[in-house]
Amino acid sequence: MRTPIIAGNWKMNKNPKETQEFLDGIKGKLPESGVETIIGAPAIDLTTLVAGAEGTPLKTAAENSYFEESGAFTGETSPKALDEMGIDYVIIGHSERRQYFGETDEDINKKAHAILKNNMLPIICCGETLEQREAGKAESWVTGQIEAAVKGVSASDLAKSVIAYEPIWAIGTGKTATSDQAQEMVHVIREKIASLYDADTADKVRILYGGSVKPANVKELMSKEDIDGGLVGGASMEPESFIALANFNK
Ligand SMILES: O=C(CO)COP(=O)(O)O
Repeated sequence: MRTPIIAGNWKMNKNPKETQEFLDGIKGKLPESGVETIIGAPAIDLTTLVAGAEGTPLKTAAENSYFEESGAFTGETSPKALDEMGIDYVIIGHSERRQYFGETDEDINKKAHAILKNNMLPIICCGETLEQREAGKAESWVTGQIEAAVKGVSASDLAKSVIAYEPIWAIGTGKTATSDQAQEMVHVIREKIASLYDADTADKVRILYGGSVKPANVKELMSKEDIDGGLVGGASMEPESFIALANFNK
């Protein structure tokens, strides 16, 4: 039985003060069990986020990490330091990082290894463009991204990790993939994991859908067999909306 996840990705939004306001707003309102809730915040907000999440069910995520632990890498964030400060997850391979910061499949794979080595879990993002979907290439593209990202990752580590399928055409556009489209691709990803690893690993790994998830459509998406949760941008920013998402099954 896979525990569902509602994960927010704030992207480059909110400062520490706004982070604290959000934490005050959700206080005591997240489910204690049955759903795992995560907020991914900018690096500058993580100290506030970790302090505020302590003693609550909320888990924390960084939106990026470098694959080296220390050294002359100006401006980068160390996975070792993220672990030491108490971060639980790191989002890697988001389409915005691939598109604007030139992150490659190889970088993402190195980051997955570095995150796991440092006692955190990766949330590995994948997804196709509208052009790729229309050309009938979405499945081969997405499964290729996954195969590259998990190269050399052990079955036991992958079983604990999280994958997020985020079709690029549905991110921030208000255009959600239909629940059937999302289920179809998430199922293809699970089958790919079964072929790369085994049925047990594929059954354990949690696969989220992301792209215009909101309180109004979360229930329908979550009703699908293979969809284990949502990676949510815009609708994770306000306490009321995040609380509603986290309580989708009530
Ligand atoms: O990119 C996303 C989450 O990582 C999705 O963003 P939106 O929920 O704003 O479409």
